[in-house]
Amino acid sequence: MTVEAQPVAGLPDPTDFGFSVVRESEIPDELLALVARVRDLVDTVAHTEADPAELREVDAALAQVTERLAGRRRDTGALLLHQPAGGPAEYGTVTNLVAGPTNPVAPPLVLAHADGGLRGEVTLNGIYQGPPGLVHGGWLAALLDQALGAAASAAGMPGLTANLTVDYRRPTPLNVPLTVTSRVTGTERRKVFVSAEIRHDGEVTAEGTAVMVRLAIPE
Ligand SMILES: CCCCCCCC/C=C\CCCCCCCC(=O)SCCNC(=O)CCNC(=O)[C@H](O)C(C)(C)COP(=O)(O)OP(=O)(O)OC[C@H]1O[C@@H](n2cnc3c(N)ncnc32)[C@H](O)[C@@H]1OP(=O)(O)O
Repeated sequence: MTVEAQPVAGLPDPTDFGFSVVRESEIPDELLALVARVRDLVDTVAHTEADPAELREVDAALAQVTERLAGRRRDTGALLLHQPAGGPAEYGTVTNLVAGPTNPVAPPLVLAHADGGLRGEVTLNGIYQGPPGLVHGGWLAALLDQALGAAASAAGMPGLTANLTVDYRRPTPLNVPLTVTSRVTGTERRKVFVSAEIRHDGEVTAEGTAVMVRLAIPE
């Protein structure tokens, strides 16, 4: 592979392109607490064996809560701005399925700069199940895709996944801490080559590589 070093140019201001931008610090603690509560709720509902009468009552109570919150709704495409000290601005979406802080379905995967790439820990409960007791392979691909895209983004080269290859090396258990790592391995014109791993107890359970194609930013 030819590796052409790409100068890390600053990104333009996304608000100039019509995106709304939310700084991480602008998300109220109360919303983060509610999101954590709903995560518990999703797991509880997925596994409940409560009686039908009780289920009807809970369903009615939740319908009221949903209606109460529905009045003020954030833009689905709102961007989340993370500004690491001394590094380029990093953008994701506020409701990103894997990492979005306001998305109760997101585990969420939180990645930080480490060893020339990114690293994070995540525990997946029963709602991410595929085979009994094991994480769904599609979710492992989603975790890897996110870590791969974030590695390119953290290096100042955000883009879209053009190609993703996943190898499942060992079954990945639910309800245990998993370590996710990723890094940029090369660049060629707009292509950014990235690799990532998921580990349990130090052993790789799944790994992936991707070609991310950098956003074509108008001059
Ligand atoms: C104003 C600032 C705003 C900042 C906003 C930041 C946003 C946040 C970003 C990042 C957060 C990190 C978290 C994200 C993580 C999740 C990522 C996802 O889930 S992405 C969703 C799934 N992926 C798609 O939906 C793509 C669909 N595909 C496309 O849109 C196009 O095919 C695209 C953009 C990938 C390429 O299209 P073309 O027209 O722009 O470019 P062409 O000329 O076709 O390709 C450019 C180069 O890439 C190669 N290429 C294209 N497709 C390839 C493929 N499948 N495999 C290998 N190479 C490929 C080509 O051969 C070419 O290479 P040669 O320079 O000629 O050598």
